[in-house]
Amino acid sequence: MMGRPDPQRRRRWVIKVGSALVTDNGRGLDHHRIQDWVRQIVEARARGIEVVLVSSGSIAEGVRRLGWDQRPAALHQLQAAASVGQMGLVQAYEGGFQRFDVRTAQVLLTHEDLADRKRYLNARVTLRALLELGVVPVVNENDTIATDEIRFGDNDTLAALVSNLVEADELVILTDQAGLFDADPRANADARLIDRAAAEDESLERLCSDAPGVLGSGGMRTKVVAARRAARAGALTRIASGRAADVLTRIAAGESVGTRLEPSREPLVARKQWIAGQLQVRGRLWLDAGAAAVLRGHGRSLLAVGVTAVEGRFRRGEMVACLDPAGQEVARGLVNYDAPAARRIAGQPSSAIESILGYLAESELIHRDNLVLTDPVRLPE
Ligand SMILES: Nc1ncnc2c1ncn2[C@@H]1O[C@H](COP(=O)(O)OP(=O)(O)O)[C@@H](O)[C@H]1O
Ligand SMILES: N[C@@H](CCC(=O)OP(=O)(O)O)C(=O)O
Repeated sequence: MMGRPDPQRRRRWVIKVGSALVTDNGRGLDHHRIQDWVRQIVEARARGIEVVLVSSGSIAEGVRRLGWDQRPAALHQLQAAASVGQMGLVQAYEGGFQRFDVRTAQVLLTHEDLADRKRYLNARVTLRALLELGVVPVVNENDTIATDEIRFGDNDTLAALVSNLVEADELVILTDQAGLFDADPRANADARLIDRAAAEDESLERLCSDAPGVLGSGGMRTKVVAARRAARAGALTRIASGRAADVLTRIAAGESVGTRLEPSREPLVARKQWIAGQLQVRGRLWLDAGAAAVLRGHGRSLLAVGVTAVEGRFRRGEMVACLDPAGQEVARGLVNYDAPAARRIAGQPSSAIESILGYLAESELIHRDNLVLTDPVRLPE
């Protein structure tokens, strides 16, 4: 496993708990269990582990508080339920940690907060300040204002991005199963637990059935993808049952619990982690074979001369995918020209850009500092 560079640094965990667990399968906030995790988090902190908690459950709890018999489909109703349920979540964690004299902070994030570089850096500074102050940040998606296009949609993805944000060593995903199995244990009684695997192993996704539980929104697949995302920043992911006795305490003590998904490659530098964490791709650049090979083999910048076609509507600075002639994604990056300009300079040498456009923003279409190779992690559209 690749370690983080500074062994003297304090250990830092992001712990994510799923809806079914937090709300006792939708019956209502499981105060007993929440208090038990709180106790274990306090114990982990006493061992020198800083903790950021990402808790789902606002929608499930809101649905219950509003007396609805099932999760609604309409976004505005989900948003309303989330805002009702979030009150309960915050109250439960605040009350739980208060018993141990530990402060908590509510942090609600949207995808846009993390897509915008300035807001991303802001969120990073704030979360780090909270950790330095000994506070436990309790994070959730800001469901009330997030619309469909700008949602993380599931908290596994959010937790992975938060673990990149705070440079966590470990992402602990607590769910309603003992870990990742070689088949969905809900449908296969003889499914076997996988105790460790490489986080970058794409074949793990094939083990996951598509259906999440009734209350969860991501299922096991988003946890496996989250592990890949977290690995890009060097973090280990552990998937374990939130119902197992002393699960966090045992992990903190070094016991093997659940499934360990280990990063096996060097972490990306911080800026590239942010680029890799971008969830929305605004356009596609088709490359010729030479440009695709140069990007793959040498991590060079993308020049307009290697681009054969431009698809989509994007502005300067937005994320585009780069495809090889067979349509296979090679890389993603932040583009230096908007879509109309990119179309005009595609296939042209950099020396011609100024005369074609009347200005020269940059000589590269995507600078290598803003480019992240897609393999081995294939990010979802
Ligand atoms: N290979 C697998 N191993 C374990 N669980 C799986 C697998 N494939 C699908 N699942 C399902 O994923 C569910 C957990 O996802 P989800 O309900 O979204 O949980 P959470 O609310 O904790 O995020 C499990 O209950 C299980 O039925
Ligand atoms: N923000 C939503 C998250 C929903 C979600 O991702 O649920 P889960 O798959 O149980 O982690 C909520 O709090 O209900």
